[in-house]
Amino acid sequence: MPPASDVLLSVRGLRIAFDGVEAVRGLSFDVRPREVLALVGESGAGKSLTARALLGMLPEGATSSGTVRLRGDADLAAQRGRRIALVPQDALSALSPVHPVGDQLAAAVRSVARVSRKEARARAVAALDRVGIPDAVRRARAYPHEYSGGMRQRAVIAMATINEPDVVVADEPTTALDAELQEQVLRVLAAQREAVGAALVLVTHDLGVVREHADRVLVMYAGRQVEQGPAAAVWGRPRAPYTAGLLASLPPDDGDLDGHGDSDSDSPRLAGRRRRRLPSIPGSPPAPDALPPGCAFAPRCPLVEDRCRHEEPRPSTAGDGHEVSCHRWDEVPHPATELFLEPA
Ligand SMILES: Nc1ncnc2c1ncn2[C@@H]1O[C@H](COP(=O)(O)OP(=O)(O)OP(=O)(O)O)[C@@H](O)[C@H]1O
Repeated sequence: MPPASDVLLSVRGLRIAFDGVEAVRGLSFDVRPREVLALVGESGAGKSLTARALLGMLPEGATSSGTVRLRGDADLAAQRGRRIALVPQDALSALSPVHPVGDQLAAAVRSVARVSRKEARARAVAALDRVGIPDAVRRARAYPHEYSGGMRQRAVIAMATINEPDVVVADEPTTALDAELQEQVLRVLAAQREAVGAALVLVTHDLGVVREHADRVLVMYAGRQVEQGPAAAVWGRPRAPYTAGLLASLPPDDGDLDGHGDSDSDSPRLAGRRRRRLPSIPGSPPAPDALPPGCAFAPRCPLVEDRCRHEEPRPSTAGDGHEVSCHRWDEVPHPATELFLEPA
């Protein structure tokens, strides 16, 4: 673990349950100043719940235990919008339909700073301008429904960053947009984060996005950490079969992450790989109320052995800041994606 002074956000033993059924099962991680941490994993892994727990915004009916502290302070709700802010999947849910966008940004400014209405309004227009909204003065007077999807998401990024928080949490911030807009909006998010010096916790199932934007990666499966570490280490030499499976389902160019840094398309290794069908991981993740005993990934794992079916793996250290929860992590081949590729 890093020295406490280097940690901005600290999560320890986080558990989240509905009606006694745990969807997040003991998660611990840190976020350091200015770093981008990606939470990845298939649908249902518990990524969104974890993201919401960081903001003290769990859904109704959820019970939680463990600790989440921002600069040592556990009162997350009091820090929301000020030191930690959310960019949600669906921009409409973050914006009120009955107020002009500029007014909403100005209200966000005035909720934390004692400034005049005029000054707050000027900051709102400047924030809209910074995220690339054309004719920001006029657009500030428009309502969310008068914005396109991409513009709304930019406005939400402006809203999340306007008070220069320490941490921005973005939960699949571009899934509602088409591919070209996704790229643009991610660039805006990255630039704004950089500009205000915030750390970013990015929930995504898009591993291409992770490669482009993340410093560290936390891979989740069935509410648990499978692997966590510097992005270059986790992608360059994944130690958990599940991480390898996620990487194996990327298109070949992206899939080269788990190789030897060789992007030469004439290399026999890549040429061979292109001839093979790119698989996804067979089967699907278990529901929280139907977890198998032992390692939750065991029923889908190509390296499964008897012990995996009855004993949950504990985290092991695979390198500097690189943790993996797998009984057989030191037997995972390199490149690990071979575990999931069909023979040529
Ligand atoms: N409001 C809720 N009520 C009951 N169960 C819930 C609720 N929200 C989440 N869950 C349970 O928690 C699990 C994890 O949900 P979560 O939204 O965190 O997954 P995720 O990894 O973000 O997946 P996705 O990529 O589909 O959003 C769900 O599969 C579901 O079983």
